[in-house]
Amino acid sequence: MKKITRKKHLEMRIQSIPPHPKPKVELEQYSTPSVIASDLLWNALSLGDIENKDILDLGCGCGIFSIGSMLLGAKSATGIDIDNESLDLARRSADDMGLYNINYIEGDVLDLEDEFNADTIFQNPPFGSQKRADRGIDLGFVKKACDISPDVLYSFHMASTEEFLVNFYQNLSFNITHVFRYSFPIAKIYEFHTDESRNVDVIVIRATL
Ligand SMILES: C[S@@+](CC[C@H](N)C(=O)[O-])C[C@H]1O[C@@H](n2cnc3c(N)ncnc32)[C@H](O)[C@@H]1O
Repeated sequence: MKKITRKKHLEMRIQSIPPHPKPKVELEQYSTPSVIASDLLWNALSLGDIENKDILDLGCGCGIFSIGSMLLGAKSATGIDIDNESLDLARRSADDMGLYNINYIEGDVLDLEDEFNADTIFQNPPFGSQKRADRGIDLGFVKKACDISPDVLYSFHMASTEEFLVNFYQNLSFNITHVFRYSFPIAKIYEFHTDESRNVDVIVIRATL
């Protein structure tokens, strides 16, 4: 496979990954836009977190981070999602790109046993903003990532929670090295959305253990 040497090329490749056609509101199935995913992956590549690394994509959805990582020379990639339909879509996109060695597994990230090994974890978890009961589910993903003990974690969060998160990560012995900021467009995919699309300020924390 031809090596990708420019961020724009990566963006063009991962643009072809179709988002979930019928996103489920309770699972917050917002797909990361290719412009954001390619920027984050490119930063991760330049920090040495992808090439020849074992990647874990938690809440992988349609697979943008696992597929993008393999396109950039990861050694292996595993994607985990609770939604089988998303996993089928991810498998199809990976196959279409000739990436047959990504392992897509159905499972609840919060219930994962610690048998997974990873050098680098990417996760864009639900933020728990849809249901009161799910508030803080992103923190559950961070705790699980900590149990898996990767070298590096990239995790999406609402920018408004940054101050709280700094302490939360520190208490888990994570060392925050970078905070990437994005304006994340959320299209009108659910009945209760009144605008066609709105932008939400998100941060991606890069943390090492
Ligand atoms: C915001 S979407 C992100 C999808 C994809 N990673 C991306 O960035 O485009 C959150 C994903 O987490 C999945 N998810 C929600 N709760 C989960 C859980 N408890 N365990 C595993 N996956 C979960 C959803 O099905 C959805 O695919």
